Amino acid sequence: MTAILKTRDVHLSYAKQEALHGVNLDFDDHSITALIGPSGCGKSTFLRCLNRMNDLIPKTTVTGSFQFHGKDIYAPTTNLVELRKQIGMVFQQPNPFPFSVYENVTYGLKLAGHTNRHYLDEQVERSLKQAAVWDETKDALNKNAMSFSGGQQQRICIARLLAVQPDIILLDEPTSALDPISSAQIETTLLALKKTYCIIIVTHNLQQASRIADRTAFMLNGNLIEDDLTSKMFTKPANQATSDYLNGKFG
Ligand SMILES: Nc1ncnc2c1ncn2[C@@H]1O[C@H](COP(=O)(O)OP(=O)(O)OP(=O)(O)O)[C@@H](O)[C@H]1O
Repeated sequence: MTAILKTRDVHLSYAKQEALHGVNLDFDDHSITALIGPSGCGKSTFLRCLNRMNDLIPKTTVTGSFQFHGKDIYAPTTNLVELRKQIGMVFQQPNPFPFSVYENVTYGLKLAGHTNRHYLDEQVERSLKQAAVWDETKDALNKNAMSFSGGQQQRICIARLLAVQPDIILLDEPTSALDPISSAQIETTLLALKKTYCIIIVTHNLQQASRIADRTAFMLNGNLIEDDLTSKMFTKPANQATSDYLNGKFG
């Protein structure tokens, strides 16, 4: 496995309150890493650091190293639009634009200057197929994306992100607003996508982490307690706090 993204000594403060206290974590290409831990432990905060979404929150300070393709994500020369294309994010609530499916999926491509209809059509089909929502949308590409079910909307959002060919996909509890069938469809989609992408998912659902993640990282109070192969962590965690969390003693 190759680490596509390496983070070292990550500290983040919201105003004067430090929420991450020196996290070191590597992420492999072609794999799924789950970030788990009790509410408020810093999972989403850490995830948002990875494509600088925390920059949008006033008075936030981030320090540490974030090496992506040999470059520091926080270098002053980083182009944030480009970064967020390469490291895209899917949120808890599906957030399609109030446009057609076709316009959603081609949005980033058009912003990048692509106008060739044949190329756009091809990318729409590829992205919707990769996101496993082509069969449900292929005859309704002009229909408003918001008129689809929550699970379909989430997969359209994944397709929108895939259209711009990212390297890394960040997902912040992408199934917590969905019913079990839609959640299972997203999990199947993610397992197929990991063949091509590096996937990092925040989840409260330990069964979900054990089903789909190659590696799992357990966080507590802004610290990374341990990260390991999911199979190892769920059977023989190295740390007592991890064991207690996995056994439902707190959370
Ligand atoms: N925008 C913000 N401004 C100030 N403090 C914040 C902000 N976002 C998060 N925090 C604080 O940072 C800490 C970590 O929060 P974060 O949302 O990252 O945790 P989490 O593990 O993702 O929690 P949850 O599982 O409930 O989403 C918490 O103490 C939280 O209150």
